[in-house]
Amino acid sequence: MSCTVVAREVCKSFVIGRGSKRRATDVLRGVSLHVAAGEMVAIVGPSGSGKSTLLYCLSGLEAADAGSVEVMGRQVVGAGRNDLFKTRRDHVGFIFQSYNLIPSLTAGENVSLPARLAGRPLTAAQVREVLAGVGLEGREKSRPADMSGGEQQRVAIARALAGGADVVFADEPTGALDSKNGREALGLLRGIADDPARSVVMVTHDLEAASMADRILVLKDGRVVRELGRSNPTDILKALEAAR
Ligand SMILES: Nc1ncnc2c1ncn2[C@@H]1O[C@H](COP(=O)(O)OP(=O)(O)OP(=O)(O)O)[C@@H](O)[C@H]1O
Repeated sequence: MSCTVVAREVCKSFVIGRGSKRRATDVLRGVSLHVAAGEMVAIVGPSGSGKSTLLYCLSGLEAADAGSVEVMGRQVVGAGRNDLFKTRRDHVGFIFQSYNLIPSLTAGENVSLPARLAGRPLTAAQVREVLAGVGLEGREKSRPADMSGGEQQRVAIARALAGGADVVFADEPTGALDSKNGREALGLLRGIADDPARSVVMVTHDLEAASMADRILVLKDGRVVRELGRSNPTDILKALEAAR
């Protein structure tokens, strides 16, 4: 099996509080996981269990304290800034709950930015095509402020698609969307993982979203406590309740 992400014993703690109340809190306590090419993996778990922190550590947006994370065979933990930048630029897409579009750029410019940074500039026709693919035909000149939340999320997904990332990490991709837009965004993410060379790793509280994944990892207190194959929302809820 070819893996896009392999993590071993990933640990992360944060220092919280001030003065005499300053203390370290362990958020990830030895997480090991792998993601196969062509796979969509959902990470679920109670609030505060470390899901977003895990996603950030896997994608190199946050530095893990210990353990190892390989993305497309490149080590992320302890990598120098340059190597990390290249790994992220060449292999990783990230979809944030709050979209993180650049407000001064048009939708088309937002979509083409990662590819341009990676030295694989897109033609205007390619930008048009990828935006049309997420239902935003003819919107390349629109600015984020003139678009609805659902439209902005679709631009963010188009950006991840156009960047050609091998692994797309998505943090609560449906969190800010109504159910119709949420379903559409999930369909687009599912489409990425249906490419046998690419994968999606998604953190979600949305049971319908998790039920679209090939595998579901349940995180509790910074550890993976359960792993499910394709499951319906009821079974995922049962696994979550057992983890509480
Ligand atoms: N930068 C930070 N500094 C200090 N503590 C942090 C930081 N980031 C996260 N934490 C703490 O780590 C713990 C896990 O947070 P994280 O956001 O990873 O959890 P989560 O499972 O994604 O939660 P939620 O489902 O509520 O989004 C929380 O207690 C949070 O307060």
